[in-house]
Amino acid sequence: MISVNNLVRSFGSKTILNRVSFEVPEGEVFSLIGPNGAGKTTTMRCLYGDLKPDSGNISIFGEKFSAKLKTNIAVMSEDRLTFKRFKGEDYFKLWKMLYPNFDEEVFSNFILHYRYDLNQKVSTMSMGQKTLFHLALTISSGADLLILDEPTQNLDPVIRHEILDIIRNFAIDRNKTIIISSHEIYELEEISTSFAIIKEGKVLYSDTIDDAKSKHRIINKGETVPNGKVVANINEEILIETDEDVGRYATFKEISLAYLKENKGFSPF
Ligand SMILES: Nc1ncnc2c1ncn2[C@@H]1O[C@H](COP(=O)(O)OP(=O)(O)OP(=O)(O)O)[C@@H](O)[C@H]1O
Repeated sequence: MISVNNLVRSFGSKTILNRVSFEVPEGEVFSLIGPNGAGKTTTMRCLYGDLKPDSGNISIFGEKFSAKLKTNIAVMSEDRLTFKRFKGEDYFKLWKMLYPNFDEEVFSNFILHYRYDLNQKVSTMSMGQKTLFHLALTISSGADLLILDEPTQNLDPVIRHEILDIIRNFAIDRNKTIIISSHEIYELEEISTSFAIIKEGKVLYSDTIDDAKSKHRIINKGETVPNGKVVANINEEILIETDEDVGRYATFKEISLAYLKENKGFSPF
């Protein structure tokens, strides 16, 4: 179980994480959803020890973060692989050294399937190739917790589809815990079991996808509003968190967008 409790982190006078809390049971694929600048990457950096929170607690598989845990956490960071002169081969050797359970067979399957040349400098790969190469390292690492910051960004639709299948099956078959940040709400519904919606450094809602769907209904404007919480108006409809049997069930996309929605519109003209 990964447990995050009341995480607070500021940069200068700006509070970026304002008491962020959520829990991720082992073997779950958990998504952090939120607008640009919401605090997703900052939360992830606190999780893998890259940033120290000002206050709050993080427990990973029942332990506080320590150097010892690092070999059990594999990270695909937003800035991808950054050593300019490193070839694919160099990253492979480095990850094999860092992760005692690195699965060479899985890694070479990736290399063969996607026709990578390990002699190529990773900095010269296209953005999509770099993303995929980083994913191959992360999935091969043998770590029990994978933290993936926008893992399908820059991938073409076919590879994206393959990768989503791989991530989902990987979590199920090998009981891995995966935390993903992404803006791709359709994709997240395909692979995640649970999620948190984060905005301006606060978790607005966190649940399993199935429970969230069963708790939210859409009614038309003008209909009697049931007991519960009105989340947002969506055009001519209203999304409500309620246990009453009214209107229709909301989709995951409608739920996510309603929590994220700003009530005012924007036009640059
Ligand atoms: N080192 C830093 N110094 C100052 N401000 C920072 C720093 N790192 C992040 N921030 C600020 O923290 C806020 C949250 O950033 P973060 O990268 O966590 O957002 P995010 O939810 O991942 O956004 P996106 O979806 O755009 O990647 C932003 O306003 C960002 O400018």
